[in-house]
Amino acid sequence: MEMENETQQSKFRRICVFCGSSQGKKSSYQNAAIELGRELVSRNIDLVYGGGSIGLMGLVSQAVHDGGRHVIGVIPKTLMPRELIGETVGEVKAVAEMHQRKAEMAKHSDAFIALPGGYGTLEELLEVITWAQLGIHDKPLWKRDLLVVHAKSLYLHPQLKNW
Ligand SMILES: C/C(=C\CNc1ncnc2c1ncn2[C@@H]1O[C@H](COP(=O)(O)O)[C@@H](O)[C@H]1O)CO
Repeated sequence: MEMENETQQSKFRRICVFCGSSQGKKSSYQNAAIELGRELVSRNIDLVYGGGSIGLMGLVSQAVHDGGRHVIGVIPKTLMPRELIGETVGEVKAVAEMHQRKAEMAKHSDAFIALPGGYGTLEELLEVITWAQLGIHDKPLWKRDLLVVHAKSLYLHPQLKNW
């Protein structure tokens, strides 16, 4: 029988979350980000993300950090003034450019989750899907079920869906 508050163990140690640099208009997006952060904590999973303190990125990273799990944020130096406002959460890896950011995020992650976001989120998501499809990485993570789309939060186009 499961004990209450017993932590669950996942096969994933670190999961990369792609999500919006905005919070979106619906509170369900914000709730999903916080819930996901807490879910990672409950499963003893660390977070890899885009390193921003704004939008859903800020909410999910804060939730994981508050829960005591490790947070790695990978962010290009040029984007810091735009996406990193206020205090940093966890470990910040500053990189030179966007491609390096995605490569670093993938390198440190065992799986990927996409929450609602805009064009940037869609781009990041498609890149990891196509990397997997092309088999350009031979790491075990690319041979496992690496893509998990958060069940409650499918990608929504920012303009069409009033994001
Ligand atoms: C600019 C380059 C490639 C194409 N654009 C992006 N690639 C990867 N990540 C991006 C891109 N544009 C924005 N982002 C980041 O996505 C995050 C979420 O953004 P959203 O628009 O709010 O969903 C955010 O951290 C953006 O920095 C050069 O190779």
